[in-house]
Amino acid sequence: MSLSTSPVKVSNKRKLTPDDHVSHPRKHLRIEIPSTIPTQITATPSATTSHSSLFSATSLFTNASEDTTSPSIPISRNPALRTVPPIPGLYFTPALELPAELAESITSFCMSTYFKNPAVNQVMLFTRFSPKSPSSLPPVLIDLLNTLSTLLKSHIPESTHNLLFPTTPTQARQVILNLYTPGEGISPHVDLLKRFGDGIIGVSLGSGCVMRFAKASGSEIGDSGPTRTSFLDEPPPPVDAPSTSSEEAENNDDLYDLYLPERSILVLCSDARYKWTHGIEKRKSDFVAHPTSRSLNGSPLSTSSPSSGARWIGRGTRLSVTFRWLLPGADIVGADEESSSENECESTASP
Ligand SMILES: O=C(O)CCC(=O)C(=O)O
Ligand SMILES: [Fe+2]
Repeated sequence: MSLSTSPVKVSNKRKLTPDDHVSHPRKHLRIEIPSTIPTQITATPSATTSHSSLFSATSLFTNASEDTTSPSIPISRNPALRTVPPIPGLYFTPALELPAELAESITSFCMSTYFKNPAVNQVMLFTRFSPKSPSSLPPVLIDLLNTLSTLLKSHIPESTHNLLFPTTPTQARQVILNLYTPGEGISPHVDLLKRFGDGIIGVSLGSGCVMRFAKASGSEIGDSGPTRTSFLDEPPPPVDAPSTSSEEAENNDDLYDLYLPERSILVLCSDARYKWTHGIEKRKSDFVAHPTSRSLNGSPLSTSSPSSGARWIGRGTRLSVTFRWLLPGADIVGADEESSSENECESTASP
């Protein structure tokens, strides 16, 4: 199917509920941004579960709660990092956050435009690329891109900044919006190799969560064709079992958990994009290292153990906005690929 002939695509896949204990694909809404906006959306998905009870009149998202006690799962696991792990091409600066006002505008716009129907929890926006008439994104997402460009300028290498924000773009962008209720996650995966280029930016809105990075094996990083979805077909781990990040992760430089707070910005390039998987465990709360205390001269104060001062942080509803480059020809999507979700999210009632 060519995206140019089908501006809106909604799959028939079932919407998840936080109480599901099995893995299901996410419900997609696929939208091509025409050269003029606003876009008309005419999706009529059939599922009936609702996110709306999570939203109050004054705030779109419930606040994630910080708690130092475990929600009854005494797992001896290392807390997630608050600072970037040593993965080449992974950029994350804890102090760098989007302005609250912009975050609120994006959230309100996306919720009222794309996620009005509670059955939809994933939306893809595609710009077209033509040097003569490049199509654009909704203004609030253009604002987001401009703000990201300014904020990231002094935090990533110049070559990476040029890759993400070229003066004269030569590729179309795809924006994927994922809405997660507490308990939902996304399977470990490498973003599709044949569809997306290098240079991915991810923004977390509404709630933080832990993202897990794991070194991909050689066979997993090959690009075996258009239906390839990398890691998405793996069965989910048992709901309450300690995951591989516990003892195994100690002294393990193949796996890292990183806490992405609300309004944080993540960049994946080179190795981080191609040689490591990223995913979000289906949990309702995350075990996270204490924010590192800093001495007066700015150097981190040492702590007695990795878990010292760590805390459980409850997840609220999270909206992620991910920008990727569409590779040439990636706007032609095969029918078989349509049926295999490119990003399957999982949902359980586990914490
Ligand atoms: O929600 C996120 O931050 C990650 C989304 C993601 O990895 C994807 O859509 O490929
Ligand atoms: Fe991804």
